[in-house]
Amino acid sequence: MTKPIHVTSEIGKLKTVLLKRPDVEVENFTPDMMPRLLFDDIPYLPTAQKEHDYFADTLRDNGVEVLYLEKLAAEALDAGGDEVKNTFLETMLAESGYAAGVTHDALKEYLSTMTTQAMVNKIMGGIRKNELDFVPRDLVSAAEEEDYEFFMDPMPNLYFTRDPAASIGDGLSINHMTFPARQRESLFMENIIKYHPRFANQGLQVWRDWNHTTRIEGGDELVLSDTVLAIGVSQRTSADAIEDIARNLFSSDSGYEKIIAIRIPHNHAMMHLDTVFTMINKDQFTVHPGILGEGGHIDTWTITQGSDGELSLDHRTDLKQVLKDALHLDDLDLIPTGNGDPIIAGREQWNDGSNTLAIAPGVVVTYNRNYVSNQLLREHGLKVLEVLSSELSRGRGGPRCMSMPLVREDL
Ligand SMILES: NC(=O)NCCC[C@H](N)C(=O)O
Repeated sequence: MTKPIHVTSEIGKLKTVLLKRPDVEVENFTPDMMPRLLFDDIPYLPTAQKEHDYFADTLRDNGVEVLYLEKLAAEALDAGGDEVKNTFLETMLAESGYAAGVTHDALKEYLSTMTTQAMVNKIMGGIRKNELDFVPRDLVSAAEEEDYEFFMDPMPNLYFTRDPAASIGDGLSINHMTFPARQRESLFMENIIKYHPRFANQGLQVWRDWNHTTRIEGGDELVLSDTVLAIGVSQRTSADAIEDIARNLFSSDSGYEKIIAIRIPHNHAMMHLDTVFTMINKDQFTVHPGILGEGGHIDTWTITQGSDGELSLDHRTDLKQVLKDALHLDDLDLIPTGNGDPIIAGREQWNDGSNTLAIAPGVVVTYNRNYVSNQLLREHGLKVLEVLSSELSRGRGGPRCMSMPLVREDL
């Protein structure tokens, strides 16, 4: 029987996906908070929701079951019972800077009076100071900026469900993310996997859990086949986290034998591998030309299990050949974002032109605004399903970022 998580490729027919419908969290902040919250603008919520519903409908119309993070999280906590809900709340408060003290107590009391769904939504949306009839006089609060509006920051990046966890084979990694703005997001997934009736006690493997100091994010984790992964060495994923997950995968029955670590520029526009490189068919990939050096070269390390019990690393720079070797392909089509024009490529990559979501081999969901790249994909034989993108793209993520595949058909 198929497990509730089963993903052995980037392109197998998508059966079940996890999304988060954007809600108040994407507008509950001011421009000066944007850099810290990793947003470049403040989306107009009604339009962002319409666009997201269009995305979800596009997936449903193509036979995909759509699950929502916010709903699963509340159901998981209810299924877990009072103790689980209490532990979740304590962890969430501690991770928000309130392990104990009067503010902790006031926030806990405030959240505890709510239904589980309302509590989850409130934590996601952020808690402003003026919501509570309480003025903290403790030392912790005295150390804070006095006119800062929030007790708990909103989590506007939640609609990028790709990043806090990543499905790999019959399991997942629950990711310790890089920036504080996103670190609490993984707690929802951790509780869903442990306590939601759909996932609990189903023999799912956690290849790497949240409890780490080294960093990894799902946008960097690409499942190229049932034996090969690609992982970005990026602004968000560190080499030691890649080596850690490699050891866990290679020493278990995961089926994974090879990880291609690909070093990409460490900047906000290209924060994850999937912002510059995605797999869209058995032998086709999108790639942002800006990451390739002279002659199409880039640093890659193919990681395998060495005979001495240590990892073996093979450094090469010909990405195309590395992929052909790992996937046993005679040829391979690397399709350049923006058709190679440096201005168009830069503009469309910024709006996630390389960030395609494959829902079957050769069938991809993309943002409509990247019309040059979309046309090129069609010319290369792909079926392109365009979705709306005026507001969603302000968070710097596209269709792959906005989706966490839970089940795909094997190829
Ligand atoms: N996989 C992805 O590339 N996700 C996009 C995440 C965008 C979000 N604003 C972030 O900076 O983390």
